[in-house]
Amino acid sequence: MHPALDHIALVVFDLDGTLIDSAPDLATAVDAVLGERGLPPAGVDKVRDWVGNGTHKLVERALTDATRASGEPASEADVDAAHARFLIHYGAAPCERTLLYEGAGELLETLSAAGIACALVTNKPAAFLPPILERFGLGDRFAVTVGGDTLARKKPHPDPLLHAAERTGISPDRALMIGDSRHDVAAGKAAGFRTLAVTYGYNHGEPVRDSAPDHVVDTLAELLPQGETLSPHAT
Ligand SMILES: O=C(O)COP(=O)(O)O
Ligand SMILES: [Mg+2]
Repeated sequence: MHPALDHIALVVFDLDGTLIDSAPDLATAVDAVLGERGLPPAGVDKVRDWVGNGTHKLVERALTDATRASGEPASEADVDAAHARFLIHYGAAPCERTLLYEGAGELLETLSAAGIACALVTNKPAAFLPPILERFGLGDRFAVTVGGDTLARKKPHPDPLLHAAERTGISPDRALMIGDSRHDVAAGKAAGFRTLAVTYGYNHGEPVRDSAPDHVVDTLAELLPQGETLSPHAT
């Protein structure tokens, strides 16, 4: 099996940019909000670089970018109001064009068959998780799910990862964080987890290798056993 999984009893997954390519639906909702304000659409390429610090930050980045030309920066109240509209638009259509990445479903299935606990720690608001996970048949795959608004602090703070470790009763030194952004790597390191970064996701336009994760893969399929099965985890 892949060395990143040696002695690992808990794998914590990031969601956006790691398990699902959600940028198209996020962009649709962002562009709807901008359109309501008479601002030009941002488009999926910009939105991809703005994901990772939660939806409030995503909307703030979109408004800042769209109003830059006018020289009038968006106020905090403006961002709050725009975010409230974003939640309505995104909530109405969270998985129209969102896709599960290659190897994601198979990896989750393989890990659970091997007795390795899986958790989900995302900065996306928790309310969006059930419909998205159901859509991809992943509703039962995670022992713990933590959204960006579940706890007081979100990634890159280690709290949500430590919460997952505590809830599953697994020590951080037997836990692996898999994510696409520097926030996942930073949170993983701060929590005392091993870290693995995927190169295909969203990382503000920077190579995620720059964050020095312990392992890097180009696809989750690389973590699947090649011609062998993962041995069931022994406690
Ligand atoms: O920023 C977000 O809304 C979600 O991002 P994450 O799933 O990559 O943590
Ligand atoms: Mg991510």
